[in-house]
Amino acid sequence: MGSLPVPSVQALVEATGGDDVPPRYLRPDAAEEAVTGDGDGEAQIPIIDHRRLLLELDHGGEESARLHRACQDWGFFQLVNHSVPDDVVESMKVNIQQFFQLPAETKKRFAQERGQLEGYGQLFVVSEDQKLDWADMLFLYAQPPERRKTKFWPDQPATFRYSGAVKDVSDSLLATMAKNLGLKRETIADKCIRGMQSFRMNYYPPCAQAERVVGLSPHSDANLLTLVLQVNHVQGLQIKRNGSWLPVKPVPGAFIVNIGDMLEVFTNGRYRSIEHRAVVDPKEERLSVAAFHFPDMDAMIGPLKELTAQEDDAYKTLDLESFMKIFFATKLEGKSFLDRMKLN
Ligand SMILES: O=C(O)CCC(=O)C(=O)O
Ligand SMILES: [Fe+2]
Repeated sequence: MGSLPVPSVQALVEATGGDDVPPRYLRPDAAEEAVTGDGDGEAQIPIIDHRRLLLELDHGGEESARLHRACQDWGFFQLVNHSVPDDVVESMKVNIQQFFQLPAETKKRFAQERGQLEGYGQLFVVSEDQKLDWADMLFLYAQPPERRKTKFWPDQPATFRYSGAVKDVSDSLLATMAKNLGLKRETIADKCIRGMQSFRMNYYPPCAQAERVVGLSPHSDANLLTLVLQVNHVQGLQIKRNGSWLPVKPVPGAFIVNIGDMLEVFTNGRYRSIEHRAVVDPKEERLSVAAFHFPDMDAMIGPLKELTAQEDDAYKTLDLESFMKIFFATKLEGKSFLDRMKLN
């Protein structure tokens, strides 16, 4: 595993003012793809109320039904009134902003080591001639706690509180989703008791030629469920919907939640992961924190047998480690990774 080392885009922008874009970052094809409006006035991803979901957890209800439709029809939604305390979210935001403000030399102390995913750098760079994303990132394992390599953590206590509180949200969403699929509440959550959680902290510097670069290549997430925190006011996330890119307009204080490939596999395709990407702003930096939730390290990733009593498995069954190895060894390219997990 691991990624080829690449220069820091933040350092590049600081050194050159960001007017010159090296050819490896130019993505003429991306500029030609259709975008649906600017997020204003267009159909937006559904908004789900976490407090209502928690009240309905035992018996189901209107909000749970709305969640089910959001998972089937969109694969993306915003979660408002969630249970992570404001001060925990705010300290996480401050933490990560401070990290990227550190001098380049200091950040290098957190750099990824050869063959490893964790640390400051980039992911999914597998060849020297591959196009590069206009971003830097910090990748960390946060759960289970013994997986944390604290030398990569810029400031620990705030992030640790955030980690646990966000995992609780993910577990509760998975519990409602299981019920919505006609399963026992614990069916999915039981596979996530020592579930893995990783963080990808994204830093997208501004780019004078923003239209010609991509902040994060089109991809679907490999995990079960992702909760993304928008750290500042700059918009940039877009999802693929009806063949074009729909900009997501974040609701202040909400998490943007999306279905990952492993949940598509577990549900034998009832819920699908959705392709998304991040674009960059011409003038302002943008930051986001994605929290990825996985099953336990020893879980098998395949269609849940409770759901396939009367239908064929549409995906292969693989252990988590093999699944991840394949995922991280390929460049990000839409849903091409999951296509290779399909049977027939
Ligand atoms: O920056 C964003 O809003 C999206 C981040 C994302 O998709 C990811 O880290 O997988
Ligand atoms: Fe993503």
